[in-house]
Amino acid sequence: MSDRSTPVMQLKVHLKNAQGVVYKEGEEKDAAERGQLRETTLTAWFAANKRCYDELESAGMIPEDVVDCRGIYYVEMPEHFQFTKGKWTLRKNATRSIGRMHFVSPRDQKRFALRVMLLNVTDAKSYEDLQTVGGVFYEKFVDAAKAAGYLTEDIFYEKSLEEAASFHSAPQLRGFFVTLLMFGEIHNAEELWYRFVDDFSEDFLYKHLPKEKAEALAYNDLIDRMNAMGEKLDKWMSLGYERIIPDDVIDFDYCSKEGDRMRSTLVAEQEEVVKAVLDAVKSGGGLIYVDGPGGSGKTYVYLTLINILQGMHLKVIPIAWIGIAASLLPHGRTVASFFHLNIKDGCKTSTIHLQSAEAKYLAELDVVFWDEAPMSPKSSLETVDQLFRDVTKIDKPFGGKVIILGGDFRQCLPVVDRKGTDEQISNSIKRSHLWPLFQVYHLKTNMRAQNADEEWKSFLLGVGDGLKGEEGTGVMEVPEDLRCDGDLAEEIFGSLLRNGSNVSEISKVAILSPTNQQALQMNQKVMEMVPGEMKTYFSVDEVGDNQNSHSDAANFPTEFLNKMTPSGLPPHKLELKVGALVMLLRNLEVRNGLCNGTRLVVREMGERVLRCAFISGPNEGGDVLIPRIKLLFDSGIPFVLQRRQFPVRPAFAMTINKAQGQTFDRIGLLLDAPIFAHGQLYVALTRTRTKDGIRVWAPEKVMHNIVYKNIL
Ligand SMILES: Nc1ncnc2c1ncn2[C@@H]1O[C@H](COP(=O)(O)OP(=O)(O)OP(=O)(O)O)[C@@H](O)[C@H]1O
Repeated sequence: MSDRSTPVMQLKVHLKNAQGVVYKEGEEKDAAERGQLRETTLTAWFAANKRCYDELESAGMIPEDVVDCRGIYYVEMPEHFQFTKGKWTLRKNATRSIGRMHFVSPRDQKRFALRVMLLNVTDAKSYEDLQTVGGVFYEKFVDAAKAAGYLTEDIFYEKSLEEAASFHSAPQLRGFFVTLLMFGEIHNAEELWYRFVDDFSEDFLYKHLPKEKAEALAYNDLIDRMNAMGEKLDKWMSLGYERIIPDDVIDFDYCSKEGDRMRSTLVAEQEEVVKAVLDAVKSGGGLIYVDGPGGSGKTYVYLTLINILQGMHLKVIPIAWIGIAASLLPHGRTVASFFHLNIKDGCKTSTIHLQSAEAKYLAELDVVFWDEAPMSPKSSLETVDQLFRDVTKIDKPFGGKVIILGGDFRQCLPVVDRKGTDEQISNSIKRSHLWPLFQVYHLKTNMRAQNADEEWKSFLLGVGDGLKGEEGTGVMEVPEDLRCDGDLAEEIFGSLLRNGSNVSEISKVAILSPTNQQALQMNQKVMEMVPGEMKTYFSVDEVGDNQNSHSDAANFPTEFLNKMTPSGLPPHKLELKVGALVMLLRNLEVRNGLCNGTRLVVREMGERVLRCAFISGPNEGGDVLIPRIKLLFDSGIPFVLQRRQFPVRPAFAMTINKAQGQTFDRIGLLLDAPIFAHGQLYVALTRTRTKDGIRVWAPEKVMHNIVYKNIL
C-alpha cells in the first residue's frame, strides 16, 4: 500500500481509429480526421514499440535517448516513462505514476477483448500484432483472446452448460443459462445459445412443435425470466425470434369472486385494513402501514385485496424487501429489482429512465403492496416516492398512488454495514420524512397459532416489545425449560442424521446464531455428522474492480483473499455432501423461488454444477441447477473481492437475520456470542410454532433482549 500517494494515470482502451474527440457542431468531419491523427496513450505505445524494433533492425541497438519499452505491459508504461504531446518519452523527473486502463464492460465485446489482450501482451507494434496469435491473424479481438487462452471464462461457462445439459431438463437449463448471463461475465451468449439450442428447447420439441417454434418459445422464456429479474436479454443477445407475450391474462371475474370470498372470512381488524385501502383507491391515493406480528394475517389481507382490486381491473404489484418474502406473493418481486434501485449507493437512486417502458408501467400502476417494509432502508422508500412523482408528473407523495407497507418493527432492522445503533435507527423507514404520512393499522390476533399456549404468545410479544430483560442491558435468564446444557448440534441434529431421516424432517430444524462466524463453525460440525463422502470445491478468488493495475492486485495475494468469508459470500473452501442442506446467497430467480435465503438439499455434485432440490414452499421436491458464478464483495475493504464459487453455504446453521421469514419445527439457539441487535431474540424465538421446539445454549444461562424502543 506504499503506492497510496502515487499519481494514477488513466490509459485509453479504444479500437482502431475510434479514439474520442471533442468537436463543435458543424465541424464533425474535421474533428474525426483530427482524431485519427492524434496519438493516444495506446497508439503511442504501439509507436514506441515500433521505434524500438526499427532501431534494433537498423542500428542493432537502442539509443539511450529512445524509450526502450520492450517487455513492458501497456499498463506499466507510466511506471517507467511519461506521456507528453502524444508520445511516450524518458522521464525527466523522479515522479512515477501508476497506470490504469479505462474500465470496459464485458458486454462491449470488442473493447473488452482488446483490454484483455493489452493486459497480457507486450511489444505490440500495432493492433494487428495484438490480433496475431501463434502466427495466425484473427479478424476479431474476441477470437484472438480466445486463441491465446485469455478468455478462459467463456470456456468455463461453456463447460458448465455442457455439464448442466447432461442433467437434462430444458426449463432448468434455461434458468441456469439466465443465471450464468446475469452473474457471469459471458461474452459469447449468442454462440452458447446456438451451441445448446436443442437442449434449451427440448421440452417444446418434445411436444412435436416445429423446431423454429420450439426455439422461439425457449428464447421467449429466457426473455421472460430476465424481465422478471428486472433485466433485459438483449443486453447479452438479440436474436430475431418472434416475440410471444406470456399468457398472463387476468381472469377478472374469478378475482372478483375470490376477493369477495376471502373478504367474508376476515376478522374485524383485517376488514378495517381492506376498507381503508378501498377508500384510498376511491379517493385517488393514500398511504397505509399494516403492522402485525408474524402470523397475524398480513399476507392473507394482501391476497384478499389483490383479488378485489384486480377484479376491479386495477393494476397492482406486490413487492418485498427480501427475496423469500417476495416469492410468497403472486408474481412478487424484490423492491430493488422492481424499481431498479442502485444497491451500491444505498438505494438513493434508480436507473429507470423516464422515457422507458418501465417508467410507463409505473405511471399506470394503481396500488403497491410492500411487504417486510421495516427491513427496507428509508432511502429506498424516498427514492420510490421521487420515482413515482417523476413518472406520473404529479407532485404528490408517491405520485398519488396507493402504497401499502406491511411488516413488524419488532423484527430485525435494515443491515447497515459496520454501523452502530444510531445509524441503524436513523436508516429505518420510521425516520423518513414520509413516515408521518402513513396511516397505521394494527393486526393483533395470531391467525397461525390460534390454539397455541397463551402464556407463551404473550411472553413472545413481551420480548418483541422490549418488556422482557433488564432495563438497559436486556439481560434475561434463559427460561429453564428452554435450556440446552449439552451439545447443541447433537441435540438438534444427532438422532435425525443417525437415523437417516428424510430431507423433509431434517429441513424442519435449524441452529440459529447472532453471528456469521458461529454459524460457519457450527455448519462444519454438523456437516461432519452427515453420512457420505465429502466433496470440496475451492473458489477462484481475484482482486477485481477492473481498474486495478498489476501492482495493485499484487498487494492482495490469493492466499489472503482465500481466507476471507464475509457474510453473504460462500467460503473459499466449500465442503458439501449429497443430502446436505444449503442456502442460496443470491436472488437467482425470485419468480421461481430461487432467492437469497432459499434452502435447498444437495442431490448431485458435478464439477461445475450442483443439482439441488427445494425443501419447502410451492416448489418442494423440484430440482434446480446451480452454477458457479462470480460473486463480488467490497464492503469495508479497499478493493473488490471477486470469488467464483457456487452461491451457496451449508444451512444447518444460519444467522438469525437470515432466518427471518422462515418457520421451523425445532431450533437450537447458539448464544456463545451474545445477541447484539434489535429484534434478534424476538425473531429467533418466533421461528417455531410452539415453545417445545426451542433449545437455547448460552454460557451463564443468560440471553440479551436488545430492543430499540424508540423504533416500535
Ligand atoms: N381471516 C382468515 N381466515 C382464515 N385463515 C386466515 C385468516 N387470516 C390469516 N389466515 C391464515 O393464518 C396464517 C397466517 O397468516 P399470514 O401468513 O397471512 O400471516 P403474516 O402476518 O403474513 O405472517 P408472517 O409475517 O409470518 O409471514 C395463514 O395460514 C393464513 O392463511
